[in-house]
Amino acid sequence: MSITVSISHKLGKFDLDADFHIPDTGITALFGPSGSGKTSLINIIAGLETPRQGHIEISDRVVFDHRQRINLPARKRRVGYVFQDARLFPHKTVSENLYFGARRNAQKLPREEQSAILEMLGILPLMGRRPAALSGGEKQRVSLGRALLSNPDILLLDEPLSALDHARKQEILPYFEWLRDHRKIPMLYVTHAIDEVARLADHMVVIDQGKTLASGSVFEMLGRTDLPPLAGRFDAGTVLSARIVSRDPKAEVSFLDCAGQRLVVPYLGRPANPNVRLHIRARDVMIAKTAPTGISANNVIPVTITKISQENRDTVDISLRLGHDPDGRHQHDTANGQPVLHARITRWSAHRLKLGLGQKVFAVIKSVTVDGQVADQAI
Ligand SMILES: Nc1ncnc2c1ncn2[C@@H]1O[C@H](COP(=O)(O)OP(=O)(O)OP(=O)(O)O)[C@@H](O)[C@H]1O
Repeated sequence: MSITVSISHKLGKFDLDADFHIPDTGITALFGPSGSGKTSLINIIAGLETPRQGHIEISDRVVFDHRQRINLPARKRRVGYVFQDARLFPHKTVSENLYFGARRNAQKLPREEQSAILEMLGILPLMGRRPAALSGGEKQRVSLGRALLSNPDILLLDEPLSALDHARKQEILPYFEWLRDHRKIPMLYVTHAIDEVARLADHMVVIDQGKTLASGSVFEMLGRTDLPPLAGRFDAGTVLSARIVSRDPKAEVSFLDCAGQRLVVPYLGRPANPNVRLHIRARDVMIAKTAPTGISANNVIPVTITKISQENRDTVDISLRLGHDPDGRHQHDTANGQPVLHARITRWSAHRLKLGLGQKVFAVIKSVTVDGQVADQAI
């Protein structure tokens, strides 16, 4: 069960050519700048728009193939769609909105699963209200509930948080995390917000000017500052998995383990899940040839340089594998599955420090975002 998309289409003067494959679980971010073709692409997957040619498979079912003249209508594709604006029927109650799609669906979700979803989304107290009496965040929760109750094979989410303010976004994000971690449904999540990608996504498809440029794990893709939509972005960098190992409430810090390296971040309380995600922006990583002392940054990590690439005239991107290679050998960026940190420094600094492949240096991390909370080093 997975999703394969290989299509080409023309919208006025805009050419769309997409070719990618997404796994059957977890969240795949469809990431690209405004006007790159993200909405058109998910409309095509949903069956709301017909491409000129190509092939689309959802969970091993061919839903579109121009050669075989297959083009299933939207209602038969088993796709749940959450739009930027919730698009609820204004004259229907929350309950009627929720069951509108579910009622028509032959493959109904078992009743206990329906209840679990409504409970998880906190919708039960809202059932009798009409959309006009809901907040933006509540509307999006109902929209998400409606999509899930239709028992889809895939959930398509078109910038579901873009119409919400920061507080409402924080209210909704945990629901997506719950879906990602507890329900085995693949999600294609359209966004141009790197922080949402870093927090939620397992995989990433990068699109620019109507072309899908690359796809892969979010850990690998966010480090690809060579891809135009990510290049030059100050927030491009690294996503790492870490585990909270201890906390010191008096000093108001938490200690994390990341691939054997210890990281210190501001106090994280006692989350239900000790596994967290870190997003470290390339611009927030400095490089030192010897371990610096007497500095405010708490996180100084031994790393080995695995790649140096010129980003533009003034800056270079440096890939750093966590830890010092015992034998000093330099390996390439894939780093045998070992986490890689990315630093963006000036070309002058790289030249001055005489940085080279395989060198053992120290990464000084100025700021870490832990699952959406900025854990600045100024603590
Ligand atoms: N029906 C149409 N006719 C002609 N051009 C279209 C049509 N629909 C979309 N386009 C063009 O296709 C391009 C891609 O639009 P699309 O809405 O898919 O981009 P997007 O990545 O979702 O953008 P945003 O992030 O701003 O929502 C744009 O240049 C848009 O103007």
